[in-house]
Amino acid sequence: MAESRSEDATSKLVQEIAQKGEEVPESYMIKNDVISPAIDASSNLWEETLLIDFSQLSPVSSSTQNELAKLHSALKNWGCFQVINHGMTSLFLDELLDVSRQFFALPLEEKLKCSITEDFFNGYGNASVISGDQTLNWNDRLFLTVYPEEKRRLQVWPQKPRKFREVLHEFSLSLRKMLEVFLKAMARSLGLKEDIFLKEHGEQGSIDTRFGIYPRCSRPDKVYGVHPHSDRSSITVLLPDKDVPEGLHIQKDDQWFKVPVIPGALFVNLGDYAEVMSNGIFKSVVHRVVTNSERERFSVAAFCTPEPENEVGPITELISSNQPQMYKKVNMKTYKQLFFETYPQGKRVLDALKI
Ligand SMILES: O=C(O)CCC(=O)C(=O)O
Ligand SMILES: [Fe+2]
Repeated sequence: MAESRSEDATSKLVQEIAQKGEEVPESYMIKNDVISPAIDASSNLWEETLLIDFSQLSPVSSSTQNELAKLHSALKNWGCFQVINHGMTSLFLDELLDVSRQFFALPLEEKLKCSITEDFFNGYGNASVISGDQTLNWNDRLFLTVYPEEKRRLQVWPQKPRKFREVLHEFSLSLRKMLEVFLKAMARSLGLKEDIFLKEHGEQGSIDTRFGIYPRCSRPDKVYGVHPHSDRSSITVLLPDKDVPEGLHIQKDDQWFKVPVIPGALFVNLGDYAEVMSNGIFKSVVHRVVTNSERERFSVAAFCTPEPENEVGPITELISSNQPQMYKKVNMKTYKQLFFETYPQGKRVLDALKI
C-alpha cells in the first residue's frame, strides 16, 4: 500500500521523484566526482567482431566453425556480443518493450499490486539497497522469475496490460532455447563436450527477468542508472530501448565503451558464473547504465543462473599446469554472502573467489 511505504529517499520510486519534478536527492549522486566519459568503439567492432549469428551456432550449420571462433574471441576478449537471427521477431521484441512501457505507465496504485515480496524478491519496486551509505541507482524495476515455471510468483505478475503475461511466457520459452544453444556453443568453442556447461547449470537453473525504467534525470553527470557491476548470472540477455541510443556502457582495460542499439538484435553478456566455469578464459564484463535528461529509457534483462544448490566451479578439463584453477567453487548462497561483503567495499565477488 502506498500509505505504508516510508517516505525516505531510499524507498521512493524513482519514477515518482522524476514525475514530480523534484530535485535529484543527494542519495543518488556520486560523491566528489563525475561519471567518466565513454567512447564509441569502431563500427567494425559491433558490426563484425561482436556480432554473432545465432542461426550458425548449432552443430548442423556449415559455417559453425567460423561462428564458434568468433564467439570464443568475443567472450574471451569482451565477455559480450550482440546476437541476430535469434528467432524472436522484431515485432515480438517491440511488443515486449511495449508491455513494459505500458506497465510503468499505469497508475501507481495499480503497479503497487505487484509490489516486491521480501521472501522471493519478485515484484515491482526501486533498485535494491545493499548498504546504508550506497549511492542509489536511478531506476525502478519489475523483477519476475520465469523459469523453472513452478517458481513463478504469479501473484506479483501484472494483470495489466492484458498481454503482459502471455508475452512474458513466450519470451521465457525463447530464452530457454537460447540459453541451451549458447551454453553448448560456448563449450564447443573451448573444445569441450557440448553439454558440460549445461550440466553445471542443471535442469532447474533459473531465468529471472527484470523490466527496468530509467526515468529522465536532470543530473546525468552525477547519477547512474545502474552503477558499474558485473552480473551474478552465467548469461544475461538484454533487450535495450531502441528509441534511446545511449544507455549501456561496457568496460575493457579501464576504458568505457558505449553499446550501440542494433535494431532486432539482443545484447548478451556473460556474468560471474561463466567466468568461474570457464576458469577465467571467458570474461564477466563490467558494465553500467548512464542516465539522460531528455528521455526515459526502458530495458528488459533476463538473467540465467545455475541451480541454487549447485557448487559451480571451473570445469576440470580447463585446469592444467599452464592454467591452474583460478576460482573456488561457489553456490548461490555463498555468492550472495560474498556479494554483501564485497559490494560495500567497491569490490567484485570474483576477487573474493580467486585462489
Ligand atoms: O538496462 C540495461 O541496459 C542493463 C541493466 C543491467 O546491467 C542490470 O540490470 O544488471
Ligand atoms: Fe547488469
